Amino acid sequence: MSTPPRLAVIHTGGTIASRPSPDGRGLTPQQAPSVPGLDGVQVHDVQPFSLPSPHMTPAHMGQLAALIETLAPDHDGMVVTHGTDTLEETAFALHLTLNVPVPVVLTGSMRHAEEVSWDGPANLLDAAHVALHPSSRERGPLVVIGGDIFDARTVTKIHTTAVDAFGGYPGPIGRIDREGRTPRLHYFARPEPRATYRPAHLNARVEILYAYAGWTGEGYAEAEARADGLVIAALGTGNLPAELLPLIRATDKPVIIATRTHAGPVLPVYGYAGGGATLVEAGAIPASFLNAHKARLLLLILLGQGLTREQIRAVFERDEF
Ligand SMILES: NC(=O)C[C@H](N)C(=O)O
Repeated sequence: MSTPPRLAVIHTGGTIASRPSPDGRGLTPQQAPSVPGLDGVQVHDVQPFSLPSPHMTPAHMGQLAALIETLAPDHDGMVVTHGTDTLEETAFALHLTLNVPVPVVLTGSMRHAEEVSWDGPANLLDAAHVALHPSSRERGPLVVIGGDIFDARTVTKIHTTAVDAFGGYPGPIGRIDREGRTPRLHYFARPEPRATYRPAHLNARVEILYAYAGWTGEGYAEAEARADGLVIAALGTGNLPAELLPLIRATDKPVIIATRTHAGPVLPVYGYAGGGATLVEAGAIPASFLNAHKARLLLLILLGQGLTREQIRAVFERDEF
C-alpha cells in the first residue's frame, strides 16, 4: 500500500484566519482554517503565529524560513496561509533564502469566514493541490490566489478588496482549476534556476522613500543618516527631481532606485539632473523590475550577508534574485 502524500499547512494569520471580533471592533485573526475536501492526504497543521500581515516583520519571515526548512524533509508539499497585505514580501523573502526541494505555496483570502463569498477554502484547496503537484518543484515559493499561480518575484497585490487581488507584470505563471474533484494544473513556463542567500541577520535598517512631483528631498537626509541603505520608489524609468542628485552623490550607502510605476524595469536613460543616467553615475543602483518593497527585502538580505555596495550592485544588475 502506498503512503499518502504528506502536506504541512503553516498558519500565520491574515483574513483567511479572521472573523469579526466579539467586541465589535473589526476583523482580527482568530482561528486557522482547515483544508477542505483533501482525501487521502496526511495534513499536518502548524501555527507559528496568528498575525494580521501588517504586523509581519523580516524577523517573522526568518522564523518562517527556518520552520519550513525543519519541516521540509518530512513533507511532500507545504502551504503557508498569510494575510494578503504583505504576502508578497514574505513570499519574496522565502524566495531569496529558502533552498528546499519541496514546493512551498502561499495563499490567503480577501473575505473572512463569516462572509457569504468567503474565498478561503477554495484558495486553501488550490494551494494544497499545487503544493503536492510534481510540476511545482524547483520553482521557488509560489503564490496561489483565485486559481492563478504566481512566482514570488513578480507577484503583487493589485486590489484592496477584490477577490482576484493579485497580479503583477507579466502575470500568472500557471493556473489551477478543478474538474469535479480532480485538480487540473497548467504551468506556462519551465522552472528556472534561482540564487538563494544565507544572511547572518535580518537587522539592517533599510528605508523606502516615495518620489513625487515637487519633491525636493524632504525626509531624505534623516533617512540616510539612520539607515544602512535606502530604496527610492522613483518616477517612470527611475528618475527624480534635480534636488535629489547631490544628496545621492554624497552618500556611500547603497541607494536603490525602484519605480513607483506598476510595471517595467528601471533603466538609466535620462541625462537631465536627476534623470536615471545621472543617478547611476552618482552611485545609485537600479532595482531592475523589483518593486520598492521587494527591492528593500533584497537589500536587507544582502546587507545581512555582509555584501559591499559594489557587490550589491552586481546582484541587482545581474538579476541574481
Ligand atoms: N486579506 C487580508 O488578509 C488582509 C489583512 N489585512 C492581512 O493582510 O492580514
